[in-house]
Amino acid sequence: MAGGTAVAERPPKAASAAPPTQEEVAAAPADASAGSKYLAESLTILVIGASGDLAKKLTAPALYELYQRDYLPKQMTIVGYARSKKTDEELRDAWRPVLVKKHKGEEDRIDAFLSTVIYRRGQYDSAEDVKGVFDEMEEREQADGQEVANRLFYFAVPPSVFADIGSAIKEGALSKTGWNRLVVEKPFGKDTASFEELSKTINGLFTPDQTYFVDHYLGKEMNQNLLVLRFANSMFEPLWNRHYVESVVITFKEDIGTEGRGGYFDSFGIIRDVMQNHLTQMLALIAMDAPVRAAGEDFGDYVRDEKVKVLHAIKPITLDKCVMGQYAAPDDGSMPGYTEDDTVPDDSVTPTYAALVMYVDNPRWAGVPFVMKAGKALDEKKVEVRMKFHTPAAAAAMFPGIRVPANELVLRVQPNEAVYMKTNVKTPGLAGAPVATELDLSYGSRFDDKMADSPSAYTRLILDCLRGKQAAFVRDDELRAAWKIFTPLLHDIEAGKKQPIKYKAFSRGPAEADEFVSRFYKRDPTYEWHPPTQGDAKM
Ligand SMILES: NC(=O)C1=CN([C@@H]2O[C@H](COP(=O)(O)OP(=O)(O)OC[C@H]3O[C@@H](n4cnc5c(N)ncnc54)[C@H](OP(=O)(O)O)[C@@H]3O)[C@@H](O)[C@H]2O)C=CC1
Ligand SMILES: O=C1O[C@H](COP(=O)(O)O)[C@@H](O)[C@H](O)[C@H]1O
Repeated sequence: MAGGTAVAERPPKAASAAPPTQEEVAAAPADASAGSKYLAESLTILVIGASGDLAKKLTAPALYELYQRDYLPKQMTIVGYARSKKTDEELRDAWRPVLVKKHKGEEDRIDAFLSTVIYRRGQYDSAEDVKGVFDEMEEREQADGQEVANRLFYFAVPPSVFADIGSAIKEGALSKTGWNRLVVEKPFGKDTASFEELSKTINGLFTPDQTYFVDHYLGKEMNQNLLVLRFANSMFEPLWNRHYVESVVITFKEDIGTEGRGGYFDSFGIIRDVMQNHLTQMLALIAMDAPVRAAGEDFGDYVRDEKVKVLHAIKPITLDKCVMGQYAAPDDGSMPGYTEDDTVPDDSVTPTYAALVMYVDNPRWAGVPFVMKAGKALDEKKVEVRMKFHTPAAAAAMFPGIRVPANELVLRVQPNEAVYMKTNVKTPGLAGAPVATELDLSYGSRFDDKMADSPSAYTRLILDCLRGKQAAFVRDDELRAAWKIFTPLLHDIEAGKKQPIKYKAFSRGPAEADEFVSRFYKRDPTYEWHPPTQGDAKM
């Protein structure tokens, strides 16, 4: 997966932090430039749905970050495509502020990037419109004198138009001299049946090696780090199983509500929005066995083969393994409750919070609860994985009458990426009791130079797509297996068999959820984190 990419594929950093120039990459021997051949070829990127929010807020910034780092070929055109009437300049004006806000002081470079962007209007179901754009692109490509023209089609549109635009592309836009790749955004269906329909449509038009299903959580630094952490260290893997691990908790917390997306969110709910996809992908990376290879040309399928085995080992979640919540306005009235949003029906029972537990029934994990918690409008913004270890068998005999805290390995995905291991040491001084402290790797302080300008998840993923690396994209069979786990639960919820419990916005969520989680994971109430200070360093 792309974690492997970071190790094996990124340009060497020894002499300078800058990536090689396009000329250097093109001139490098074939093995050194593996995956970067596209830099010496011509590229057209068609952003379908260019007038929308996703294109503006996520796709355009990611493309800019690739441009800024010299990861896009010189002979390149980005074509924004949508139904609305717009000039090239109007699209550039719509995209510019987002780029300028994030990259202050780079106005000239942003303008140079935007000069590669044009806008073409067309219908999504019109092969003729799409062909018109690519006739024009072909002329550009030929004028460039390039023999190989690659094409990336970025679907920043709702799935209802995938079939139309997919057929139109197939009929009128495919390159005959280079590769054609499709980046497809979620939602990938709403349950098993609707996913099968989508899958049939896409597979009927494009081959699996042309299709890149994005789950942007797979592009996040800490998730990409998971394979390296697990398999490039000798100390974790022997402990990574039911004999040492008591529970795993995967937490997603947002401190904002649905913020104008109530219409979309209400027909999905938190389980579909983040659990069935982002958190399940994280679970698969945590629970999977070692892939045959985690870097190199063909590692993508080895990683995905292992992930899908984990998903197949999880039984569908039942209602009794789940607590749901829906946020109400906070006491200070600083935001409306979920159902007070104009775009949400007053009687909506869509969950904005859920806590659930599942088990991976295989020899490595049998009996270990994997808890997922996710919610909007909670007390903080945080995504983390917490692996709690069993208390050592000898602790009770060796430290009679003294509570020995359990070890925990925490991977904080965001904000402020960190990996820390709660570890017991003797209380310094004359006392002897074990005290929980942490072996702490905070990315912000250890990698300050790299983290300050860290590329977005989308930037990493689009680069993988350009390089033909699919490991950090979700495969069809993974999506199918993930839907199998969640579909019965979602259908039961929709049939009204369980209702969400109201919780106050900016709280921890329903108290019942904490009670439910505490059956599988008990936190250490005595642990206190002391951020490192000068004084600590002197001790
Ligand atoms: N490198 C770094 O930056 C480090 C930072 N720290 C910080 O120290 C603090 C404590 O760390 P840590 O012990 O790992 O995490 P917490 O004590 O915050 O959380 C431990 C677990 O207990 C749950 N929990 C927290 N409060 C309650 C509650 N009132 N009732 C029930 N469950 C609760 C949490 O769930 P939930 O997430 O839902 O609240 C989480 O699963 C955190 O803020 C952490 O970020 C610690 C070590 C290193
Ligand atoms: O896919 C989604 O993810 C975002 C959270 O992404 P992040 O990168 O900001 O952590 C979530 O807010 C949104 O509801 C969901 O659709």
